[in-house]
Amino acid sequence: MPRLLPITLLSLTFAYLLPRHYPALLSPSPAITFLTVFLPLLLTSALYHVLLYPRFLSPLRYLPGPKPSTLLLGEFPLIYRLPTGFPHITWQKLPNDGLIRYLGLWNTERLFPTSIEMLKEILHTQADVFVKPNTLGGLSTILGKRGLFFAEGEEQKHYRRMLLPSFGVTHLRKLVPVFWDKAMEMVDCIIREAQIPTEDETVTDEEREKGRLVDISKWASLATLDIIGTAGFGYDFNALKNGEEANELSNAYAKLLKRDRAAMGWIMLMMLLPWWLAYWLPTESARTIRKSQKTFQRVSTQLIRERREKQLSNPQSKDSDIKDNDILSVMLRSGEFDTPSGEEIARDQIMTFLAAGHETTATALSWALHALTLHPAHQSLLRTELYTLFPRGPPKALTHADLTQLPKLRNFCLEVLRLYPPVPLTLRTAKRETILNGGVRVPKGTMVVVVPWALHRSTGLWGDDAGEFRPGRWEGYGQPGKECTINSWMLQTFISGPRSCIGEKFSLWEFMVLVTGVVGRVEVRERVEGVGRRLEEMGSIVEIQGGITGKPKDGRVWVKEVEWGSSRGEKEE
Ligand code: HEM
Repeated sequence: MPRLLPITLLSLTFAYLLPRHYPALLSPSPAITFLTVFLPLLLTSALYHVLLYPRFLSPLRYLPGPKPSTLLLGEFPLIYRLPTGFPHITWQKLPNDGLIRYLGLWNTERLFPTSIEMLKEILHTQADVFVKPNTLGGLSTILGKRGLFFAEGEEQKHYRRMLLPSFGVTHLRKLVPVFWDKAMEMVDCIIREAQIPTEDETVTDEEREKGRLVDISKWASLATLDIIGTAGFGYDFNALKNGEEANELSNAYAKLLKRDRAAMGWIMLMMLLPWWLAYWLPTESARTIRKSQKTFQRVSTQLIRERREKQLSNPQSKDSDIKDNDILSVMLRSGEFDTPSGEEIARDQIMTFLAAGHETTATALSWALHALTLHPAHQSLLRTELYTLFPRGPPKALTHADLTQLPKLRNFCLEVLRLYPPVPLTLRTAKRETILNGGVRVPKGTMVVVVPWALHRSTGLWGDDAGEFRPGRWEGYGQPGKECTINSWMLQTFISGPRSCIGEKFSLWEFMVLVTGVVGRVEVRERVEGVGRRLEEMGSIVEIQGGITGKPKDGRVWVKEVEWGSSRGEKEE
């Protein structure tokens, strides 16, 4: 991309100086002088960066990759047309040594690591070189600019150390019953919506047998918002109770995640302009972002102040066992956020956890339902396993020890997270020039694209059945003394290395509990057919709603309540 800022500054300087020193040479109008200098400079710079450099000069031009399909836009049209991560599934099949190079918008170079060795180098050994790029800046409006997600270097390490008590196994074990309470509340809501009005004569027998169409994605989103509120900040947003419309947080997130034409157009603009310029545009999408950001900031600040007031009004009171080490307590206890500017950082941290910790797990649950509808035999297996452990009905409180007694559930959830990673792709940029793969010179500023969606479908990494849904592959995984061919670097759902997801265990257990609640009490069947363009040839039979997370566009599935203890079919596919 041409460097707009230096070109503009240079042109402005010329526009100011030239007419003074050479009045006869150039137009006395500063605007015309500016354009006379600016346009040729812009054109030359564009020619160099868009055409000359990537094709004839870049040290990366010898790496394997797709043949450029456009002159100026690289592979961008394909990337824009297909769901996130899909083009990479094809590209990774090209013979390569762990690195694929392709061109993005305006022929900017992208490196796509395809081997475990290369992932280790980028995400671990050289994690301090490959940092989060500025292009992610737009996300900071939702995720909190000064939160853990955007922190770098020592600051990021410091925050992570500080927050460890909230994400340690001892504390997380105590959260499993909290997850369970919310899972039960969520399933109550789903069942209420799924109850067929028996008097309704318009319901056909076939439909009666199927149950009722329910948008479970919506309930999943509300449940995970309530969970992060209760488990992370000791505050129940009551999103499930009040519904999406009435809850200001879930309402703001829902509006943000909407992908209509206007929103997509605005996202295009975000790619073409600096994000802060797009942020201030007088468009509906930009206004929604600004309004939602204000809501997130206000609610987060309110959480901090309410907890502080409670502590001040009764300093002797001992918090509950869970609140004692929740995210908010751990932060406030550190004393680092006591100043007004400190409060703003604490607010950003809360925004980070609200956003990073809620839609991601809800997306995982949406995919789990998709898998359950596609593989009814697995659904029966999970139900049988659960009913065998709890023959007399759903337990009052589900514990972590119970979860360890449900290996089929764990394998199913891991397989969902493998085949349908909620974050399909993430980015890094080289902070300085470096060497990869023992000899590839990577210039400063090169963008690296880590694509779990494609990597998890790589036959080179996962074997010939990479594209198949087979929970059995996880048998023995992470269990000492048992054999399993999968190693932790193969699963990039949470990204490996020092910038991995701090909430990995939190979300895995939360996800397992939510799936348990669903399969124990309802049967889900085929999702809505014929919604938009199918992507069968790319290994998907649903249309995917893109964005930071990628999930089935239509969250509705047929739902029918089942009697606890009844089970059908037990054969694994
Ligand atoms: C299935 C659910 C989840 C998935 C798939 C997921 C995925 C990810 C991924 C891929 C990253 C790395 C992003 C990058 O480096 O570009 C990440 C980072 C992060 N996640 Fe998650 N996440 C999930 C749930 C959660 C939960 C429940 C929480 C909090 C309670 C959380 C908090 C965070 C934070 C704070 C970071 C930034 C960590 C750092 O940079 O040090 N995530 N997550």
